[in-house]
Amino acid sequence: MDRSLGDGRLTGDTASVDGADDLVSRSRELEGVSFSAILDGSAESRVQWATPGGLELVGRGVAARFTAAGPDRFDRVRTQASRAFDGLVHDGPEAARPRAFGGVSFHDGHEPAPPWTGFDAASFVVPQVLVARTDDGTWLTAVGNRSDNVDDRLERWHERLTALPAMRPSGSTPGVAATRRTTSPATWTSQVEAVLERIADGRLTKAVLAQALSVTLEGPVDVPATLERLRRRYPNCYRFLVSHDIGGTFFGAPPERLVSKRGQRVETEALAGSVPRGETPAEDEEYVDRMRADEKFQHEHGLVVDAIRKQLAPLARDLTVSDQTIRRLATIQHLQTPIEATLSGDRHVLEIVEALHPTPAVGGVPPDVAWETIRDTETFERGWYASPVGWFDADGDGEFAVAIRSGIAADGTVTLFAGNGIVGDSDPDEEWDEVQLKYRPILDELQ
Ligand SMILES: C=C(O[C@@H]1C=C(C(=O)O)C=C[C@H]1O)C(=O)O
Repeated sequence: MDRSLGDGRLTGDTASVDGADDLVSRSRELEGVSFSAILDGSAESRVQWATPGGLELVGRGVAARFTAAGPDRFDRVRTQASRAFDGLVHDGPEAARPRAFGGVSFHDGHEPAPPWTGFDAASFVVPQVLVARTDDGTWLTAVGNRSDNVDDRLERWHERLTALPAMRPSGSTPGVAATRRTTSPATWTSQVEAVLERIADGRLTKAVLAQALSVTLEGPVDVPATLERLRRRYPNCYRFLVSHDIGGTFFGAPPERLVSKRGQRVETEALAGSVPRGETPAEDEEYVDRMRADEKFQHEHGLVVDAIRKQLAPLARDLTVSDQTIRRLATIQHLQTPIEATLSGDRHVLEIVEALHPTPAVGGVPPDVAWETIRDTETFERGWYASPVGWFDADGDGEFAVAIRSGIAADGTVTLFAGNGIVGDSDPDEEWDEVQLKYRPILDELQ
């Protein structure tokens, strides 16, 4: 048995799970309990995932872990996962089944360094304890190896959770002592101009440039409570939290779905083009009308639709691009185009994630020149910002968001990230203003 560490860590590519080590899981129903006990305290691995549709999952501990780096990171995670999930026996409803939660870094060459300590180029965990709030009720699931006492774990956590009050307090904000930008307005202007030069040369069509804002807090930040407040203000966004046993807590409220896959059905979207909210409904509409009629916005958005179509087509039997709509959030409005496909065969959601990431909503066109431009221009490490974050299950189904409107909390600081698409006729000042809007969801909740 070369499955080594007591915490369920699989030993890289040599991992194997023999009969005695197959994963088992058991569920039991819970009456409305607070998620907080699962997420509070300790240095254990913790995850949270919530969709605009109402599915909420929180987990802690590590029943299995899959990590990889380099260009074949998706394949390697898939291989490790299929070994671990192969013999899985789940005693409980489908809604409460074990899942692997995690994500990948923006680029496969990523090396974890502060603030990204603990965040590998690809890293997923199957939590030992999972609470799922679904249309079919709220379920507690305990997961472990056959040699673990999963029943015992289930009963312990059931007692612990049912003894607590049902409501999670949304808490007070930590307060902001100071902020520091990675990119001054003057630097931003020259960065955008450098991108525009490459576009004028004909080497590049679009690149998404981003910046970071390091926020020093006055007090400790309660990330789950911050996400709870974000739920109220941004009910139609995803919410996620990923925290490993070392390093910080990566979290966010992204509006953008990278992919959801169930069987052969896949849903994704193009989300690109941003304007502010107005003071009144009429002003909201004015912004939207301007964005809809504007060639620059349509070009920028169209590039994302075309790229997704092109990236998905080889995997799909049919593909439907719906009409363009508006995604209206509390502080910003985007152009959105829903895209659906039926896959041509059995595929793992990670294959779709790999095919799509990065879309030109966060990368650019052509992708390799865009990445080279981003790397040459940006003055911070993207880490897991703008990357796929989500979950997959034993069948290879799952859902991933694009980790934007996100930040990483570590050592009394939250580092926030925000970017915007640059195309031929982009104006550095307008792009600056749009980027600042994208810090707001989390920044507002820290102040
Ligand atoms: C890159 C970000 O957002 C992306 C870029 C957008 C744009 O260029 O208009 C809009 C939505 C997102 O796809 C971000 O929020 O950091």
